[in-house]
Amino acid sequence: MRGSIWNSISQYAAFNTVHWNDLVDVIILSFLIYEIMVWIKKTRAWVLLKGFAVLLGFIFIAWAFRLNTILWLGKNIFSLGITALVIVFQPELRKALEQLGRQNLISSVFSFDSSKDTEARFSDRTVNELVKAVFEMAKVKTGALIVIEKKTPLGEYERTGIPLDSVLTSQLLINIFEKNTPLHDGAVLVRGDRIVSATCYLPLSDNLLLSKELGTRHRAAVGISEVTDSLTIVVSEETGGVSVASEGNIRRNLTQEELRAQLVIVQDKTQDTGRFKLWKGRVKKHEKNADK
Ligand SMILES: Nc1ncnc2c1ncn2[C@@H]1O[C@H](COP(=O)(O)OP(=O)(O)OP(=O)(O)O)[C@@H](O)[C@H]1O
Repeated sequence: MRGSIWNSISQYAAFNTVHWNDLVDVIILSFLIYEIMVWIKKTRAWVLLKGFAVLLGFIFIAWAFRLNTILWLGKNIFSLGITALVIVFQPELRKALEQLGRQNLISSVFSFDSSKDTEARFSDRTVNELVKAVFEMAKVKTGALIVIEKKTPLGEYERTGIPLDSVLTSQLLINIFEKNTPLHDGAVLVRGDRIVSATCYLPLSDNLLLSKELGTRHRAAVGISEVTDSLTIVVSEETGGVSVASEGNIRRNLTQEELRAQLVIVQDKTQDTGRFKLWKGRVKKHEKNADK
């Protein structure tokens, strides 16, 4: 008897031994659940979750009072629920997957862009021109929306506008956003030292946590920063305030120095990674050999 109890205890203890991989499991799961909760809170999934809770409550009451027809209906709705969720949340799921794909780890491992690895993204001159134009527009409350491309290609948004492909100068930017001119509406896209297109249409953010004061220009800036790694500068037509959107967040009322500091980070003069320099170097060498 004593032996069998001891056996069951030791079996139970063996089953319950915590290994390091269990800890990793719990940490990863906690992180994922936290991220999903933040995601739910930020998107319209929050409203849906509340609706779902009401429906669950209703089904619980039906179960308690044995209301069989309602229970049968509830069971069938839930079996269709997963498919319905995927359809309803297709845009949010797409955004979430795109964000995952933009994580530094993945993009650095799968980066095939060997052309920009040792140069800054754009010149100091472009930084100066951008800061100058933005604050001149802010002074006279000219609304502006300028998206700066980083690693994620913005071709999809570029195509919604009018192609320019011009060297970026403060005069050109000020001219583009001048009210009542053909190019002033929408966003300007910047790649390197050039303005690639104007009047571009950007996706609007549906983040419920954004300030109600922010209109569509600011929502568009946050929207593009949710689906790409770009940095977007906004000049408010209403207040003349300068904001910067990146990674789904917006920083408002920046000073000239703060904007310059942000641009210098994007400029990334130190672009390069020791490990991939080697790998990319090999590709270049290979290309050279092929050219011979
Ligand atoms: N999806 C979009 N993509 C690109 N530009 C957009 C988009 N939506 C709005 N805009 C630009 O924003 C302008 C409207 O700005 P609106 O006044 O609604 O925004 P706001 O955030 O309140 O900015 P402001 O403080 O300048 O008034 C439009 O004329 C257009 O140029």
